[in-house]
Amino acid sequence: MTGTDTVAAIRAAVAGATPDIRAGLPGRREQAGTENPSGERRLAADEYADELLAERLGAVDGVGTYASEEREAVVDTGEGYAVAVDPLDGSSNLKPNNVMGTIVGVYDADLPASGRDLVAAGYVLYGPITTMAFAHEGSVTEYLIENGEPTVLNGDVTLPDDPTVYGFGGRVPDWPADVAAYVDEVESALKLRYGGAMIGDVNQVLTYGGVFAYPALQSAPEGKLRLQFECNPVGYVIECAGGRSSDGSGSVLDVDPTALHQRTPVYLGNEGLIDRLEAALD
Ligand SMILES: O=P(O)(O)OC[C@H]1O[C@](O)(COP(=O)(O)O)[C@@H](O)[C@@H]1O
Ligand SMILES: [Mg+2]
Ligand SMILES: [Mg+2]
Repeated sequence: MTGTDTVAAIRAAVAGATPDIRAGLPGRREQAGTENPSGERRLAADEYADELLAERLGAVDGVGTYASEEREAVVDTGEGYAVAVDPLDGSSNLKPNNVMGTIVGVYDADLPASGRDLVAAGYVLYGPITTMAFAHEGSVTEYLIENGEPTVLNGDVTLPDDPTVYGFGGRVPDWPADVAAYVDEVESALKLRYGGAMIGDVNQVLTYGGVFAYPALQSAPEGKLRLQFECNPVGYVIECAGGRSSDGSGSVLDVDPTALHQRTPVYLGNEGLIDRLEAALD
């Protein structure tokens, strides 16, 4: 099996798991009574999606490691790529029935790995319909998923040149002054769109152009989102779609990997908006 075949099998396994993930949600909206390695309370749905993806992705030929935001340590599944997953992104949106996602990064290196070791990455968006954006070999394809089967909606997704939306996480009074000043500046041209699931908010940026951030906070200088499971894979998708990712000073893909569950501030979007952001944070 070539690397490209393995990537295709991973993409198919994630798409194939989506009907089961969706079907498992209604009965799993309650707290699991446990915390993930980042110290956040899990829902039963977080545990369910993690178990399901561990089983499906661990069975793919050419996947050697499964890692997830919901597990302390990596799981050895054989020889091959390391797959890092956020099984349910934005699971606090389950209670109010808002959008959520699943994120997958495919690294050709032991974890924790650099974003430069990604060979592919993608995410599923559980909205009114189920879609997937998947980046491989420098381009991004958007799929519609029905009954676990992906069909291509757009074979070459790129960020529109004329951006219109922005969404920043964290409490506004907790933003550092330079982040707040940047938002003041861009909000004269952009509309606020913030739904509380990274994938929902990033997919609006991919669709309409703009900027998404979960910034450094005064109370949490590393922000909230995790490098291996969230920032690297989604940064890779945005970069392959012609946009930029940043941790505030350079591409998120260049952040030094030091721990499996490390966090980093993340800024994603159109090149011009991320250039201005980095200048504002200097
Ligand atoms: O509620 P906040 O602080 O705005 O945080 C929202 C952020 O947290 C997350 O929900 C974290 O992801 P998980 O749900 O996978 O832990 C992101 O999807 C989202 O961008
Ligand atoms: Mg997440
Ligand atoms: Mg999650």
